[in-house]
Amino acid sequence: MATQRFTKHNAAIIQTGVALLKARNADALLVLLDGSTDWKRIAEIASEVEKPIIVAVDSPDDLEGASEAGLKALALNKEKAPLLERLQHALLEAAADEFIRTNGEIVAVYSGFHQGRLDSISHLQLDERMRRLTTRDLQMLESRVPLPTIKAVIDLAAQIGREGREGKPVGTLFVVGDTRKVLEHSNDSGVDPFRGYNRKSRNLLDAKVQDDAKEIAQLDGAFVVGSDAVIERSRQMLEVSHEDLTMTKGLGARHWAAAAISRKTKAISVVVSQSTGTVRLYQDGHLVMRIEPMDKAVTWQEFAFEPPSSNQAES
Ligand SMILES: Nc1ncnc2c1ncn2[C@@H]1O[C@H](COP(=O)(O)OP(=O)(O)OP(=O)(O)O)[C@@H](O)[C@H]1O
Repeated sequence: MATQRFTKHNAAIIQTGVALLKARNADALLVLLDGSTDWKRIAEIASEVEKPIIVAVDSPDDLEGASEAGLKALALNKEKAPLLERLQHALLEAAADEFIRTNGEIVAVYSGFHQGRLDSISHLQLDERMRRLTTRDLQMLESRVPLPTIKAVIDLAAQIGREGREGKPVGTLFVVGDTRKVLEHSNDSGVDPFRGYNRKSRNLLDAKVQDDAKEIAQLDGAFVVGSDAVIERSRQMLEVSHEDLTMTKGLGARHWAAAAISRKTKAISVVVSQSTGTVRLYQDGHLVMRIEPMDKAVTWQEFAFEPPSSNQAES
């Protein structure tokens, strides 16, 4: 369990965050921490404002007592991720949990320079960062698959695209939602390592299961994932006709299969290219999102700051 000492200094920074929250009449204060702290003291400092005070740490264990103190608690599961990624993820999680509006104004307090020492305050206009990501893209996808599931899969796919496995690039495919129909078009390509495991041990919201999936991603075939983020099957070869589909030149069988299954069913395909690490999302046979394999923090931001052109063609 990680802790972050509630020093006078940290208290003063949070106080300043609260003052900025008031001065700007912002919607919420986000305190990004490196571990558990004195939640009651944070609640006391913020007691003069009736706005959500969101506390985000990496592990759910470190949040014990936070909700009881009247704070909105978020577990990020992003221990080794760079600051910007954690911050961006916290904002997305806060929006997904409806602690904040996707076009709200947030004051964020965090350790920008030294771990364990709150030293930075940002005032963020969320519509600039998140409107496209949540309202247009993610909400469009959410009509098919719940936001936490699709975010977990996108995050995992982006990680696989960025890191590969043991220095080698890895490509893979997740077909999310409409499982029953998807399975009508798929066949085992080998022994499914997830077969026989209980649902909890196949749930992609769990960090350990994400690790297992990274390992299995190196093998042939696709993951078939339910709306609840549970892997129903892995190592599936999809058999769907891709007549009439249009795709960018240079994309191979995996991408065609991804687009085709998304047209044939209500599933969303999330595909990682082995050759480039790029993550592409297909819905109804069309490319709806593309994430380049640069630093993930930058990726989410670019993604939000630079919407793809309206015809969604690849460039
Ligand atoms: N129909 C399919 N269903 C599931 N997986 C598939 C299917 N077709 C190909 N794959 C997987 O994709 C892998 C790579 O195929 P290919 O190189 O043609 O894909 P690609 O779209 O060019 O992707 P990448 O950019 O990753 O190379 C195959 O080894 C296989 O594991």
